[in-house]
Amino acid sequence: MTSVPQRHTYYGAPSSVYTQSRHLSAFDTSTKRKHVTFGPYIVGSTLGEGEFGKVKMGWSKHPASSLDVPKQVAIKLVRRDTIPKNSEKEVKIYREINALKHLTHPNIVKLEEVLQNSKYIGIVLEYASGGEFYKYIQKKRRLKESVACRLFAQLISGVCYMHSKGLVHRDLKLENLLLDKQENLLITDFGFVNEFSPEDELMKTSCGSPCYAAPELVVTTWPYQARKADIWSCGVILYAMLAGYLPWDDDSENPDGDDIGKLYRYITKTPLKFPDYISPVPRDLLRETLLPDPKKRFSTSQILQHRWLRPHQAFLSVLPAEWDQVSKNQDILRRPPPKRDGANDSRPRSNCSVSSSNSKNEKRNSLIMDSTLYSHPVPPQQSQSHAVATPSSPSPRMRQSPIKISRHSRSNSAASVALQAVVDAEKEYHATHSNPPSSASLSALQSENPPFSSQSTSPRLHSHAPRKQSHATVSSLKDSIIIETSPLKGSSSHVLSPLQIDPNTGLILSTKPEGPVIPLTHTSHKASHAASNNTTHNLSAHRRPRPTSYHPTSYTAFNDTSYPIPALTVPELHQSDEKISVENQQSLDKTPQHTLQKDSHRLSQTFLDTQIVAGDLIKTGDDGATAAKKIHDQVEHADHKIDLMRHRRQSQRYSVVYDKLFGAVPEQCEVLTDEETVLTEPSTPLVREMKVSQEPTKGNKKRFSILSAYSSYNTSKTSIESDNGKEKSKATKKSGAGLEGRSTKTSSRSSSATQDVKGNRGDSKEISKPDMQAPTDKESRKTVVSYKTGSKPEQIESQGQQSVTPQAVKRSSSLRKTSKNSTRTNRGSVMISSLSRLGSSTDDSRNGNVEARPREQSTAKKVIDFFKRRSMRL
Ligand SMILES: Nc1ncnc2c1ncn2[C@@H]1O[C@H](COP(=O)(O)OP(=O)(O)OP(=O)(O)O)[C@@H](O)[C@H]1O
Repeated sequence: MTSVPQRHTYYGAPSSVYTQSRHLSAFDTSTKRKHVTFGPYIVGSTLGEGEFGKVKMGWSKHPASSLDVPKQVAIKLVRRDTIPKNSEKEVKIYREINALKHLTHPNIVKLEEVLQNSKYIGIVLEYASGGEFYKYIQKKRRLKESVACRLFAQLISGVCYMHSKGLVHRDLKLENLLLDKQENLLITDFGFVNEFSPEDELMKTSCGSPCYAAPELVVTTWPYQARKADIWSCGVILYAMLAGYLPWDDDSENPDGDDIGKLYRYITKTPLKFPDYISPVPRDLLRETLLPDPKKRFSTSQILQHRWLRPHQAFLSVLPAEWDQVSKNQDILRRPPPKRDGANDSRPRSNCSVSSSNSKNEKRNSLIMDSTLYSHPVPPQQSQSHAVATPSSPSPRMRQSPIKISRHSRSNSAASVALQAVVDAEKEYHATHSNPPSSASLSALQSENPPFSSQSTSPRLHSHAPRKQSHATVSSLKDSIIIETSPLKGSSSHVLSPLQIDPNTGLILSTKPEGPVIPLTHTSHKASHAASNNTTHNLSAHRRPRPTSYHPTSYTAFNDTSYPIPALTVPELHQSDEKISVENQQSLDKTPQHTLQKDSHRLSQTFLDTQIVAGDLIKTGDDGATAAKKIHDQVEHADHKIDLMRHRRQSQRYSVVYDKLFGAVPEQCEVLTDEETVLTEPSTPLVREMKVSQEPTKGNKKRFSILSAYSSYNTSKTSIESDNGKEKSKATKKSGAGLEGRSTKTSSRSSSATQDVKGNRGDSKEISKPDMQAPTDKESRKTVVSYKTGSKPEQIESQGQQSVTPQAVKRSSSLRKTSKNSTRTNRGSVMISSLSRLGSSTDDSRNGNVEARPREQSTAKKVIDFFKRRSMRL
């Protein structure tokens, strides 16, 4: 079982970013969690649908830096169970992947990486936010010549680059061209890509779409020149750009369109017609590119030299090696991956297997390979998004770099920046070297119509590549990569061989096929043909409009079975299947487990924090009710206090309240009145609560907390007691005014008040007796509590030894408390009155029998008594 190499092309954000992200709000993280993810990407809406499945929008979950916006990508998701092993479909997928990883050109869609889990293979591509090119033309009806010229130059540049790498697209058509945000062209869909040998580029497998397919592919069974077939397709595309329609269509309006044979006979016999609005110069180019005879047809180099493309000569003169070099430099300029030790590596790793050029298990011929061929580690490009208008800030490293990287019109993709870099380098090269630039090059450099809508200054490269190019072999200077493609001979199949470069000279040492090369003899022509039929069937099921989509292989009389499909690489997908099936039991919706774990750990930090807080809140939810009740009680107690105070004052002021409740009360008994009113006045909170608790229907015995009742009681009592002293002194002061007269009234009132509890004793003096002391606090409390807790009146009865009504008990307890206090008050009051009486009685007793004392003493007697006492003293 082969081990699945860990994804290495993504280096994630520094841990600080994760730390910051933890501070995201709960809302952000919760929304994050809902996202469908695939590896390090959040999967968005469907961009389109092709033969292999849906292409989804994606965003990198972790931007390279906190300043970067998430990179947008297009993820072509291919269900693995729809790819039979060794099928044509499988080969097609891996053709595309293998081809794209070798191609770095601003007009070829960039392969970011390839991920896979148990269900899907995800081909992560550069996002072309400008949409499909054919729709662009449809919208504009036809393109202006200047626009068409720019875009055709881009197309030819990309095709030239591809051919220089020994690859032919074989399915170039409007539907396989996309636009980026700045309306630059992107060649995509490399499913029919193939390698060719410069010496023998003949191919026999016809593929592509009939309307774009060169006649030689359709009408003959002879091997065809692969590159010339691509050029024909480019001619058809150019015609469509300028005319707004295809030169030869297969639609029903064309009498020969529904019959491929007839169509191509028509094509070969009929000279090309042009609408009036196409000017002569592009007509000339079209005639040369759409020549039925491939030998007479223009080659790419001839097209590049055509005068119609002169405005873009500078761009077109950039060599493939220079594109590679610029791309490489661009990668170097990118921020290096942060070093992480295994334990502290917070970078989320995907269970999606990806190729890894750094992996020990690397197999360059693996079908699932690294998305790039860079010799340097390639972190995600910084802010490569085309869709986000806001330019991202350059990384600190980039700011430090003496080489200024500026935003290219095509966002800031490596290739796009490279484009301008090379143009500038070329300028510099020509300026400093003795070799004079070609007139074409000069004129191109002076062009005011660059092929890319660049709006910024270009980066400067310091490599000056010699402008020497052989067929499919590009050489550059020492610091440049020398690229040579391995030839394909006859039926022998090769993969693109990696370059053996002398580290000292930078020269290529050898080119040899590497790794296991399996000629796809297993894909016999029959199988291929069947597959093509299947493909055709599948294509017909495409949902997006495809005016010209079908494959000529199913229509041609192509019956050579001896010609094998040139091999690309060994499909290793199924080797890794087992591993993946064990490790990656996640579907698309379920992110690969490892990523999930890491991400969930990271996200869970946020969630954890949130949950901790939320947990506290939740926790306190139940306790909070109690706490809230306590607070409520406290507030109520405070209210109670206020009420007490208020009522006390009210009672002081309006003793009539007491009178109403307890009958006529002497106005002078303000102190007693005060206390009685407070504790017996039904509107007081305590009494209210007691009243509530008395309601049997509610049965809410717990509603009134014993503690709170007690504290209420105590509070009330305390407040009463504390106020008592003041009132007492006040009463004392007041009593000073009419002491004698009040004492009787007080006694009588006290007597009447105690009658309910102690019976009709009728003796005012007994109030001040010790046995008539008010119950202790404990007793009073007990009474209240027992009543509150539902004790029957009998209990209270037993305590009080009285048969009383609840009201009486209430009053009793209140009165008892009052009695205690009022005892003092009464006592004081009584004492004052008694003293006055006692004072007189003392005087009487001092004088002996008051009754025996003569009512009037004679003056003589008085004098005698005086002298008697005086003599006694003496
Ligand atoms: N890089 C991309 N950026 C934006 N959209 C894309 C990208 N790649 C593909 N699409 C969209 O997805 C659609 C299908 O893509 P594509 O043609 O590559 O899929 P396919 O499975 O290879 O289909 P076919 O081989 O039949 O063309 C395209 O028409 C386009 O709308």
